[in-house]
Amino acid sequence: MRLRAWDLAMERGGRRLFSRLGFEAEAGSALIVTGPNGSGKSSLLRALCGFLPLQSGGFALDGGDGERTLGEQAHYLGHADALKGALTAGENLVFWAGALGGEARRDAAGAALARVGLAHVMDFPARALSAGQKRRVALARLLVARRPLWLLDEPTTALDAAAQDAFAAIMQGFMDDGGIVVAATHAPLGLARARELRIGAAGGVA
Ligand SMILES: Nc1ncnc2c1ncn2[C@@H]1O[C@H](COP(=O)(O)OP(=O)(O)OP(=O)(O)O)[C@@H](O)[C@H]1O
Repeated sequence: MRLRAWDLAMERGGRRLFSRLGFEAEAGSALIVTGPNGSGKSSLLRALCGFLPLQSGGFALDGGDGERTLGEQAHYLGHADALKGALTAGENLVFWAGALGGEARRDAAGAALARVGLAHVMDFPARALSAGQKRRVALARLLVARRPLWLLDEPTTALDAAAQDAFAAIMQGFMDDGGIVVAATHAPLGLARARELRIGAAGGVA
């Protein structure tokens, strides 16, 4: 499987963010999108999901499911944790598993929480969690349904050093399994087989 994008151009608010941007990411690899504030990293991820339009160019997941859009084959994790505060951490994950095509079961939610080191908050209301715990529950969403592409916007925000290391291991395991990670970040993610795509600078990688 391979993610391929060509000749991408994007505008927001009447301003050109980037043009003639191209890249490829093979199964088992990561593409780290870097660039200054406002350069269009989040916009690029949202365009890949189909949430925002491109002015030109296109993208494809070669070897993916031809019946589904790229957004339907990807997990998108934005800046917001997307948790319902009145539901428990476990209930949030059961909800997301159902919405994302995974198994909407309490034991699967518990297993995902355990992988982010939060088995003990299963029955806590999400609103009672700390910022870093909320982020880790949001990251556990990646684990409740299998999708071959992870589009991650600043995934390690609010994580302490140990949680960053644990999440790096989760991403590496996903890549070892053939997954593709595209992550916008200002912080190093500690991944092997990662290439950088810098925007706000000339060109792209291919
Ligand atoms: N809803 C919107 N309407 C118009 N312009 C927008 C909108 N949202 C974002 N922008 C603009 O698009 C540009 C790119 O924003 P984007 O969030 O993609 O940048 P970024 O590289 O992810 O930045 P950061 O590193 O600060 O997260 C910015 O100039 C921003 O002001």
